[in-house]
Amino acid sequence: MAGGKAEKPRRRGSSGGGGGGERSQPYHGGFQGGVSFDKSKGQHILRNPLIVDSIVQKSGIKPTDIVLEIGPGTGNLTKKLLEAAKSVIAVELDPRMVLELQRRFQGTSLTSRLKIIQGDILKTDLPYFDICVANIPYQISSPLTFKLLAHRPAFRCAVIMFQREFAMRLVAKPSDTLYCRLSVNTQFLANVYHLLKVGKNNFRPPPKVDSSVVRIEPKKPAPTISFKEWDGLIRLCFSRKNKTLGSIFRQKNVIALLEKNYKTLKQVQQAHPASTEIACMAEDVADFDEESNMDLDEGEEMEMDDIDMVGEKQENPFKEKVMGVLRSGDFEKKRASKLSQEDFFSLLSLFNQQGFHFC
Ligand SMILES: C[S@@+](CC[C@H](N)C(=O)[O-])C[C@H]1O[C@@H](n2cnc3c(N)ncnc32)[C@H](O)[C@@H]1O
Repeated sequence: MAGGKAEKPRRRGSSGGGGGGERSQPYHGGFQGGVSFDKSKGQHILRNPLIVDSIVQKSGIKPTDIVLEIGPGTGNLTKKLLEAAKSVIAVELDPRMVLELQRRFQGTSLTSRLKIIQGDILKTDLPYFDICVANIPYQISSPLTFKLLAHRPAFRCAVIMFQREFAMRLVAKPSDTLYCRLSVNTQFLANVYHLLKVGKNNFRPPPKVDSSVVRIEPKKPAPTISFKEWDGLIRLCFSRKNKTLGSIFRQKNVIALLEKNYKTLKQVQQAHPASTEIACMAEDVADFDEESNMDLDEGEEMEMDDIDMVGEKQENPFKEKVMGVLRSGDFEKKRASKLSQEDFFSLLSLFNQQGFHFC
């Protein structure tokens, strides 16, 4: 994992960070160029020009590239992107920032290569772009990452500033403390690299947390496994992070869910003998919800109740089949926090071969 530490700013409000760029504008508290910053919109303006330069340089922008910038704010990064790329499409939520941006580039040679879209990036149909470069509001990190990864045609790379912990979760490897469902799902769809640590004092106003710049390169070709099917398995495996897979898959509600999906598939296959899988669309990547935990009730952790009405043991054939799948791959005693992408591929394939599906 790379991770050079960005240099500290030489002085507060040095050009490119504090000023509007073309015009020298002093910093006042939470203002720049007369625009007050709205923390609820994640408006933490990058004020260190060395970091702006470093982000642009690490993006590897070609003069023929169309760049998507999310949340251009007052345009410090936008200016450098315009100088490096063929054109920049900037999507900004705050109309005041849009005005500031228009004002900043008006009458300059860069203006013809800048297209500004006012709106919420999460609700905007993404245009074609080669590279995405952005210092984003951190509250949209997860839905934005998966919206980008669902976009077609796939872009070359995205270089994005995230909250440090989110960034470390994106790049975490098996056995790392922060390794989680987000790590596995992102690395299923993309190669992810940590590029740069950025301290909170490089922003105005400073956020409460440190940040990191990450490079995301969508895998080409994209995986052929349905993302919804993959994520169904992964969220189940991480639903009880410190439990073994045997313990997770023995739960009554998990067996019930797998049994329901199994029977649905059988019915579909009987009605349409040519179909071998439940239809799961790749576009479901965009629906990724980091917090959701399948259809499991958080409170319910009971294991399968094997006692029947008269008090005798009664084996559920589905439970035995599910446990058989885990044992066949030596997964029963393993924990999700230690499994690699290859392990999860192999686990999913073993389940699917036995007719078990996760969406
Ligand atoms: C962290 S600031 C970055 C500003 C500028 N790019 C910089 O680096 O200094 C985030 C910007 O994203 C904008 N923003 C917030 N939510 C947004 C959304 N859902 N869609 C598009 N832009 C958004 C904010 O108004 C703000 O200008």
